[in-house]
Amino acid sequence: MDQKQFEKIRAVFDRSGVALTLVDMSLPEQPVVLANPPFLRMTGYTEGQILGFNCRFLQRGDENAQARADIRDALKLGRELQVVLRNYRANDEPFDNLLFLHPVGGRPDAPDYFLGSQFELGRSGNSEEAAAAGHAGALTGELARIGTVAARLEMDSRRHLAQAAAALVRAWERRG
Ligand SMILES: Cc1cc2nc3c(=O)[nH]c(=O)nc-3n(C[C@H](O)[C@H](O)[C@H](O)COP(=O)(O)O)c2cc1C
Ligand SMILES: [Ca+2]
Ligand SMILES: [Mg+2]
Repeated sequence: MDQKQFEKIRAVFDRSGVALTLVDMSLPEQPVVLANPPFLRMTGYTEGQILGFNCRFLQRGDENAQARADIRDALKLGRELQVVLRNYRANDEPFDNLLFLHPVGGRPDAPDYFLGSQFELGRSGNSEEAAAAGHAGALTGELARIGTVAARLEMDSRRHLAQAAAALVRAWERRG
């Protein structure tokens, strides 16, 4: 990916109302190279504390074994994924994170980057599904601005992501 495209992504990140992270897939540690203000507010970290680290710094212990296996598969195959993880803020407060992952740049099976968007579950009362679908819609707009979703597919993608997010919210609400 050239510098111009990277700067375009940075501009989208800086203006977005949803939490966004960009991870460099060319490095073995898969470190965060961009994190925007909503992500920093959600997690309580400063940019300087997290740039260069793998996003698993948000996890503790072995709570997310299945989700992590699913993520590793998606990253290996260059595929998008929506998944729920137990995460912890810098002050150790736990929260449930509905994470959206999307390949960005490079070849379809070997993307240069992955974009992550984090939606905090449990803050929207009985409209959690609608809030997650709204997040998915805003995220689709950002992906279209970056060029990851083709303009002609934006509506389809928005519907697809909103449905996936709503299904995960329903499963999360039924959790034991
Ligand atoms: C772009 C991107 C964003 C991610 N965001 C989060 C996150 O917000 N919370 C989290 O627990 N893991 C997140 N991850 C997943 C971890 O970085 C890691 O891939 C996952 O834990 C599986 O690998 P591991 O089993 O080696 O830890 C993200 C991954 C990528 C590529
Ligand atoms: Ca930044
Ligand atoms: Mg871990």
